[in-house]
Amino acid sequence: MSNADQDSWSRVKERLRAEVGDDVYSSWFARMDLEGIEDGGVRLSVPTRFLKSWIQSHYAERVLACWQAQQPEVGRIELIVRSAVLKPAAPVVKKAEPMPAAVSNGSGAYAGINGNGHGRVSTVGDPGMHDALGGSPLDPRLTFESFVVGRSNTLAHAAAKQVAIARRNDPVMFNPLYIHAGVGLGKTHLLQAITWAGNAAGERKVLYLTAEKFMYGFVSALRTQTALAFKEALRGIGVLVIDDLQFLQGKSTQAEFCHTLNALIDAGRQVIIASDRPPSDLESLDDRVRSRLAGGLVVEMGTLGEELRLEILKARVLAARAHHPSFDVPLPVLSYIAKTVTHNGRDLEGALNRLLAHNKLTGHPVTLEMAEREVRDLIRPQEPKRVKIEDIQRIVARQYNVSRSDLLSSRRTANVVRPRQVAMYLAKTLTLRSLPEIGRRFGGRDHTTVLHAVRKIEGLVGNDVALAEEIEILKRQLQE
Ligand SMILES: Nc1ncnc2c1ncn2[C@@H]1O[C@H](COP(=O)(O)OP(=O)(O)OP(=O)(O)O)[C@@H](O)[C@H]1O
Repeated sequence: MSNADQDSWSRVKERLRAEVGDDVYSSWFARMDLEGIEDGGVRLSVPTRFLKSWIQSHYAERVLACWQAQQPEVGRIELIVRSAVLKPAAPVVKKAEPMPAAVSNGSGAYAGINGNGHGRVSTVGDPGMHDALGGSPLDPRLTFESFVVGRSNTLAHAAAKQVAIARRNDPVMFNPLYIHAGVGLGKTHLLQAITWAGNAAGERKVLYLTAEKFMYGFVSALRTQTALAFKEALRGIGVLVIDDLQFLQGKSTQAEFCHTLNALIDAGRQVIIASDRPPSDLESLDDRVRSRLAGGLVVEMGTLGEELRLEILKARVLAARAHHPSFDVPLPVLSYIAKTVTHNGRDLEGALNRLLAHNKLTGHPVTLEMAEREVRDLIRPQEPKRVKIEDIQRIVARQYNVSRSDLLSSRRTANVVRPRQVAMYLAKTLTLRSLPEIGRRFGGRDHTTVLHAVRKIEGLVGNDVALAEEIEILKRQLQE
């Protein structure tokens, strides 16, 4: 793929993000990749069938229009589910297999292009329950053994370990455990590791479901009139693990999710959830669910630092060697990838897969030059930092020497009103949040109050040089 195509793709993504807003973008498009452009057609890939059908039915026209704004000659978009090259597709296991006591070969077996090396993806739990619920397939590579711990994920890893090894009658320490992180930073890995380890211990039944599976399970159970059995079976498990909660859609599914969550937590069962955003940002969920989710332990996993990226790469090479003994990647090459492929774990995996493929197919050794060529398109320009409303409130409060709760309060003294207006103005200009959403995040204010604040500050900065400078400094601090 040419650099020009990659450039267009970056611009299409920017345009799409601006049009649909940050939240919708990260829910549906963050994992969409460009596969190629040919004969006036653009081929895009997404990781799941669910994403594909959702984008196709809701956003196909819009994606095409964004492309045409960049390249008018583009006449059609083809959406595919990403091939199993990077992550072998899970064969559907009709009958639940018993869990192996030790699920990995100790190296977090990573076989790269030739499949997962085990040829098996197991489901968990007893067949009766799985007939009703259909636990999502687990990848045998995603275990605690293959999870590399670094500064950004220490807390999440420790909490996950703690939950995984807890015994049936141990007091539940954090419930729900809610892990959030950007795309490809290891949420699924950690959740599946908990599931493998929890089930291997045999103390409690651990069920791993993607939100998509939860929705489809529920909807199809409703269709076949077995909703009651579905709910009962779900409530009968020891630990419920739900991945990608941001995809939970639909009023009745959400209501059911809320009941299930309450029933499990009240019965002392463990619930573990992962999402790409904190509970407060799950705007489609109602307040009760959000506050229940925020009531346990909420842990954020940050971006993977260079050191951690290097360790992940080293672990991956070692694991790949279990299946491809001659595969050797010199340290300078690994360091180069760790330095330049910064985006997420999935890109690191992709980079190594390419080196492995190249090495296996051509027989040429892996060199720095080859790596530079192979991973070129995985080196993405730094995305501007996503500013959070909480950060705006914290930094503005510090600057004006008031507390964050002052900003959210109904106090109307001058020393609080101005900072609050500045903070609302920054929220409007630095984030893609709507006026009502900003109002909600500032102590439940009406959107007209936010609009008034934004206009007020806009009016003032034109004449008040000191204020304009102050705001510039705040912006810089927030975007650093
Ligand atoms: N700390 C880590 N140690 C080892 N591998 C990691 C780590 N973090 C991420 N990875 C790897 O990066 C890839 C992406 O991780 P994963 O699928 O868990 O991301 P995610 O956060 O669930 O992403 P998404 O938001 O797209 O669901 C996986 O191959 C995973 O094994």
